[in-house]
Amino acid sequence: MAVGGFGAIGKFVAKALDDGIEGLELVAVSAHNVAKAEAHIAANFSRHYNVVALEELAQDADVVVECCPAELLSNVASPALMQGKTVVVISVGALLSNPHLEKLARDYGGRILVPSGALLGLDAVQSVGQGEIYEVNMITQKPPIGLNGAPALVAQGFDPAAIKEPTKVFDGTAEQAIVGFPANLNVAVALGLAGSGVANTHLEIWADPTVVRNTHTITVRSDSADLTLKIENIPTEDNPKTGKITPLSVISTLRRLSAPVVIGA
Ligand SMILES: NC(=O)C1=CN([C@@H]2O[C@H](COP(=O)(O)OP(=O)(O)OC[C@H]3O[C@@H](n4cnc5c(N)ncnc54)[C@H](O)[C@@H]3O)[C@@H](O)[C@H]2O)C=CC1
Ligand SMILES: O=C([O-])CC(=O)C(=O)O
Repeated sequence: MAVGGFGAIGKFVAKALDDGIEGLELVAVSAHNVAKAEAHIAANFSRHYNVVALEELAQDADVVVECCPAELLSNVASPALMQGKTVVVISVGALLSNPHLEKLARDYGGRILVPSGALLGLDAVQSVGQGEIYEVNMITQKPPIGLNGAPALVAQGFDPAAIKEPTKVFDGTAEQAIVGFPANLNVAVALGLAGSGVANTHLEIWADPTVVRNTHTITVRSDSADLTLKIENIPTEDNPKTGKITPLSVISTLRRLSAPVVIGA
């Protein structure tokens, strides 16, 4: 196992592997600030792990977990897939701008696994997608600070402190949203890929000073079941954009790799 990116998600996942997950052994991590990561490992982990470049993670690992900024997805995933390895992708939004990764997985026998991340119900969405889905709608409410830095809002001079009442900042498809909100709406892309496609997944984003949690409310209408799904994510201390459930979802995916009984999906 190797973990690429040592931020809110990567540090948590690496520590869980260090603490012990049956059948899995951490061999390396990757971090932007190598000295800081080495100091963190020395102070908090049970033993030393090599801190290597993103491109080198797959060398000694069968499974590579990507937890880095979206624009670095291919740096982690391409070498791993070309060695026929499994990549757990958390920057799922970046799969849209990196279609070559699915081709690499096919050509070299690698696999791309996308955890549920900060979302819920992808199992049921995939199930109803085996029949006919009529409509998928998602409403995201985030504390304004959780949208800070989104390119679509930076372009409009967005100031989170100036938002005093719930304000709709986006209305469109998941496919359109990930361009302007690459670090905020992975969940919408995951929903689209699980269901009727990112171009057919309608999304509203609200900067909402009345919420303290990243809240996603989803409705799906289909020929087998109608779904109403809601999740209220407590942000991580390290990164207000990222819900605490996200690294837990990665750990759940990793446990399922070798579990004798797999529930759901
Ligand atoms: N699928 C989902 O539901 C969710 C996905 N995400 C996505 O997961 C990804 C990671 O999120 P966080 O851990 O919260 O971000 P973060 O910003 O806390 O961590 C990313 C880490 O990657 C490191 N990094 C930057 N350049 C690097 C390089 N060249 N080599 C190695 N490491 C490098 C950064 O220093 C940072 O520590 C983001 O793309 C985020 O948008 C976040 C939340 C939910
Ligand atoms: O944590 C959340 O609620 C969702 C999130 O950041 C993302 O989709 O990237």
